[in-house]
Amino acid sequence: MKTFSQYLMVHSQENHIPKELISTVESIIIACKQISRNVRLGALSGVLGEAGTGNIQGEAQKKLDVIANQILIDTLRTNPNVAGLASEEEDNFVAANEQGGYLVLFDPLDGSSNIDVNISIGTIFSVLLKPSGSLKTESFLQKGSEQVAAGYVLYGVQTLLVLTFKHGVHVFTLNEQGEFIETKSLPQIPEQTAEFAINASNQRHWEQPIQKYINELLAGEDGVREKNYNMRWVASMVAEVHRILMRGGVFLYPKDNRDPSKAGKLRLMYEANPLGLVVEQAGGKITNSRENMLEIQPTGLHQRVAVVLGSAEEVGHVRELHI
Ligand SMILES: O=P(O)(O)OC[C@H]1O[C@](O)(COP(=O)(O)O)[C@@H](O)[C@@H]1O
Ligand SMILES: [Mg+2]
Ligand SMILES: [Mg+2]
Repeated sequence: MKTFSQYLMVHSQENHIPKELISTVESIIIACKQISRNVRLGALSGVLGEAGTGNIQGEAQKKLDVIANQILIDTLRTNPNVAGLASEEEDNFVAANEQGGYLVLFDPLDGSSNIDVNISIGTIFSVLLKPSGSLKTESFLQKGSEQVAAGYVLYGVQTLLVLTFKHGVHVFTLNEQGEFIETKSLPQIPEQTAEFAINASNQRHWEQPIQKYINELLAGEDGVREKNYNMRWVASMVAEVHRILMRGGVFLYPKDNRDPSKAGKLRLMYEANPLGLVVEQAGGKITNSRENMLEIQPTGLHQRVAVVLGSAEEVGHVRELHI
């Protein structure tokens, strides 16, 4: 089994990955290990509970949202390869080093509602090349297909790192010495599945195609799909994506009519694009119900989107229902 450093050495040589990009990803992982130490200790490190502040998305921040965000910013700003950062928890982008060639975008803590109840949470990250010229918001507004690396660290029963440099996906487990060890390479999401994930409490707000789709699944063997489906809902997207990466499934957070001004709940730049790249690199699909997620031209740092991802057959079927 390869250590993370051994993997980086071999993978970067085989796939001609620039050392500046490797160094950028290494800094993200250093920060995530520090977040992991805080997560593990929970109440003992005083990180549980509300921060008493709100973010630009209008959401109440947990202490750990704020702590994880600060750890990532402080760590990444010291890396000369990082030109700028964008975070779910920051109003605007954060400038780092003028000479840097990379931009890092992150959801420092995904699954905030699960922090205080000891259910899996994670950090999601995305790396883009910095376009030439001075750094501005538009520098970050690149399609998901432009990402040069993406992944997540899942603080779950085990702490896992899942990473792609667009040459497949690699999975690492944090050992007792605090080192990530490669435990799975090139996982493939099965094309077919009988497991779905959706927050059904929003059912009355969904649009008609999603109502139809979920009704089909719930009808099981007696309906048009002619098979029984099982359901899961963790309420941490990062954990749902990991389950799907390991055994298939479909995850939906569709647009709903609670607030017609919002295209969805989840964020394109910090959640949908990075997790979408992982899913696509493992043979799955991701859409906003109508378009390929990774081909959407972003219009804002905090843009929200509808998300349907996972096993190709189900994602394809949801798209067809929207035509
Ligand atoms: O509480 P709900 O509506 O089920 O929403 C759960 C979703 O919200 C999220 O927690 C949003 O992420 P944050 O915790 O980063 O705000 C997703 O991870 C998850 O899929
Ligand atoms: Mg999130
Ligand atoms: Mg978050």
